[in-house]
Amino acid sequence: MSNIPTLYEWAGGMPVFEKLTDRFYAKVLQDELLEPVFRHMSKEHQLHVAHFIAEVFGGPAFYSTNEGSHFRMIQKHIGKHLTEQHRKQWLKLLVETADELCLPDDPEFRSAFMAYLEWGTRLAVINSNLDDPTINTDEPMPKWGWGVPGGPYQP
Ligand code: HEM
Repeated sequence: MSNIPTLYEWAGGMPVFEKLTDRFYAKVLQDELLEPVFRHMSKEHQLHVAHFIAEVFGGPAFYSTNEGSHFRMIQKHIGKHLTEQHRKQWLKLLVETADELCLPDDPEFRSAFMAYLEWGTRLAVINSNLDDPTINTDEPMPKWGWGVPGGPYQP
């Protein structure tokens, strides 16, 4: 493939990420385990997470230029004392939502999508349990690519 799309483009662009987090956090608030964790989230939370993930996958820099930074995102998890059970449930509901919204399901896209989510959710749990976090305030936004497959599925 001469012009390899970004993961953001392949997923369908910003409306897809915004729909994904919109529906996902609606589920989260109905979930017995996760509702207490997110009960006090800000009104902008779901939009910020959509923008954050979109940027990681090669989309526009809405989060890092207007809404936060990687440092700020890490900060938001500190002190939340997340557990592996929280993480597993968060991931399960997000993937369920991705399926419901028919995000691309080619092996290449889903392997990159899951790789980032595994990495990001595990870091969120670690950071949420640090008593005295020393975070680099200039921590760059992660940039996720296609990994070993190198691009989307080609029949
Ligand atoms: C790839 C994984 C994750 C990403 C990209 C992510 C992203 C974010 C972002 C961008 C914010 C800040 C939102 C804002 O600026 O308003 C945030 C806050 C937060 N995240 Fe995550 N997160 C991830 C995983 C998790 C997990 C697994 C949990 C818990 C199960 C979690 C719980 C929270 C909570 C409680 C907040 C603070 C909400 C508030 O009170 O406003 N996050 N996350």
